[in-house]
Amino acid sequence: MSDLFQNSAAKQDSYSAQDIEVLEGLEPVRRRPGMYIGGTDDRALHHLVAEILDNAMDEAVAGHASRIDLDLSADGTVTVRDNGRGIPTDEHPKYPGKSALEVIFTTLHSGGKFSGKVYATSGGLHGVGSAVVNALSDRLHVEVARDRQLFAQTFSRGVPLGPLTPAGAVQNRRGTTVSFHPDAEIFGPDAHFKPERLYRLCRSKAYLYRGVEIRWSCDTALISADSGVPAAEVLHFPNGLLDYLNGTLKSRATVTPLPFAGQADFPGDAGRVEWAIAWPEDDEGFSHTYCNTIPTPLGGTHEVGLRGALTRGIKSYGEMLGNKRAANITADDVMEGATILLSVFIRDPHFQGQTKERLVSADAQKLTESAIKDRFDHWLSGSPDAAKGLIERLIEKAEERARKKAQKEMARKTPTRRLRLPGKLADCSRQSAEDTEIFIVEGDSAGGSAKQARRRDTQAILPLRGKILNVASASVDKLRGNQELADLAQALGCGTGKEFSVDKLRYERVIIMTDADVDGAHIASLLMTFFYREMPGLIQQGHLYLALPPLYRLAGGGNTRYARDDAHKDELMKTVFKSVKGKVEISRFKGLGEMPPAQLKETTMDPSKRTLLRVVVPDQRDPDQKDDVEETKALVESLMGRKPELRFKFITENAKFAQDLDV
Ligand SMILES: Nc1ncnc2c1ncn2[C@@H]1O[C@H](COP(=O)(O)OP(=O)(O)OP(=O)(O)O)[C@@H](O)[C@H]1O
Repeated sequence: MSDLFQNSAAKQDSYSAQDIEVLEGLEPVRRRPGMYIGGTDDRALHHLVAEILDNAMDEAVAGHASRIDLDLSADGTVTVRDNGRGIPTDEHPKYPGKSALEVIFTTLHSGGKFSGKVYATSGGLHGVGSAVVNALSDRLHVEVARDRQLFAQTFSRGVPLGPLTPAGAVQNRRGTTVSFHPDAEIFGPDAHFKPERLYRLCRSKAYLYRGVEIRWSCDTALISADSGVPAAEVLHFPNGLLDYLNGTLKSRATVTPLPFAGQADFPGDAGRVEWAIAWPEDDEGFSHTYCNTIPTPLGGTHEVGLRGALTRGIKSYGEMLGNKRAANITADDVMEGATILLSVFIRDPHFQGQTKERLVSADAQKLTESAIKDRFDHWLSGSPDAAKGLIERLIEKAEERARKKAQKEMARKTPTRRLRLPGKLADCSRQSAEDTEIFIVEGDSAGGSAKQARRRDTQAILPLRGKILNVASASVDKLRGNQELADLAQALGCGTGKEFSVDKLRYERVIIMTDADVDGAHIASLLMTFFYREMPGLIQQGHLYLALPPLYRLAGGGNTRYARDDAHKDELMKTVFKSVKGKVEISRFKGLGEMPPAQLKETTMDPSKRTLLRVVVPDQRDPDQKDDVEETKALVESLMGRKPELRFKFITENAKFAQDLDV
């Protein structure tokens, strides 16, 4: 050990290199299962089955397997068997002496789905599923039938109990069988697979891929009489999602006599999409979307594509009919209340997060939208009566929405008129609070630019003059006595302290817009403190926002971009402006007041282009967030107490704090 290392180890005797652990093999999975399966609760437990079943499904979707058996036995062991190619059993070139199968079950990030060569549109991506299930099972047994030979290997808690061994000859059989029993050390002694959940999982997979037959079986001792789960069933749906939709809708009446359902290939070999959509009379809709048979409960780009296709389709059909009222239909009118099943198969999908709950692949939107739009146009013109019924229904919904909005506006008009407002407020013209915003800006010159850059009907500007910076070093008491802040409270109209009432808030969004520098961050943090103290409900109910003005303008090679901070500027230089030949002009804005109104509008104020950050605080009422509530209080006290140096440190360190807040 060099002197340097000895010294630093001695200085930090209570915390040194020996405290830093490096977890090997599958240990991280057992130590932090949440990172891999989202927790250790019931949902996570059932996710284990999905991981193994998805591997069999990937074989089926790739065209190599036609049948999958899933069995739940009395002792809680799940067995998944497919008739696919079988996991490779030969020696892995990078791990001499180990079979590929053993590598797959004992090494994270090993798999055949990274390159897209052996699987085109797979649900598996990360190469971790099998190893994770293995690590979290007290017993896992794999059998592979390949080349007329059976191979088997058993593991416990991720550790092989012996090597992969030949287990005899087999005729007319191939594929993979994985049996596993989850580890009670991880999931607790009472964790059990629920037959209902597993049966539902099998059903939905069978609906999603019509080329597969899934044979479900379960020990009868585990099935409760009223669950409706059969002990055995062959699940095969030749009409795919349409069977699923009909099975769910049963005898509910729908606006169009038949659902809008179909499937289409994407251009080239980009994949394909399948959908089944109906509009039930009772308006009780749902939306289930999938990518490569993986459920995406948070939707994503494929769902956005579908929204676009349906909305544009219905509107242009309305236009063709000369029905002017159809122009008022929005995507929400089309989608809410509809029963929607959408499944895409694409290459190299990108999901948000480990649990793959939202699809973020950008190309999925365009592909889905254009494939479905075409078919929807045909469907509408091919069944004019159904199309007319649907348009009428959606117009009704749109008009109902407009009526409700008008009523809400009427209700707001009266109280707002009576208010006395501070003189320097440039108010917006809309009488109701709905979709309006007030920008709190620092100083008259920024106020002037903001007034020129705003939309008069919905955006109000309140410049806070001079004094606010002096107040910065004062206590919260002084903040309260400050005229500028009194004006602010008056402009908002919702009262402070105990008088606070969110119903009286005159704007939907309160936006703090200060310069993108340390002073600006300082003022923003003071204002946030003021709101946190005096109008906590404003923050809790999500009305307080920070604007994100840029600090730099970059122009060159016909491109203009704005950067929020130095890091963002450097990133743009390395990406957007990387190949620009001549000089890239970089100008730094001294403050919002210096920015031409058109640029202020484009970068910071225009609702269609800007980014706003919503200010969030932990919820006092939620017992789980109690610690966070206390921490926030303590932080505010220490920052707003009489220790300006502490505050300055916090602000400098957190000048980028906005990025950490919820958008
Ligand atoms: N039933 C099976 N049939 C054939 N090959 C399989 C089967 N199960 C697993 N494999 C192979 O093992 C590899 C690793 O599987 P694993 O479940 O660990 O990850 P993955 O499916 O690639 O990705 P993810 O972690 O996202 O599920 C797969 O990529 C595939 O090559």
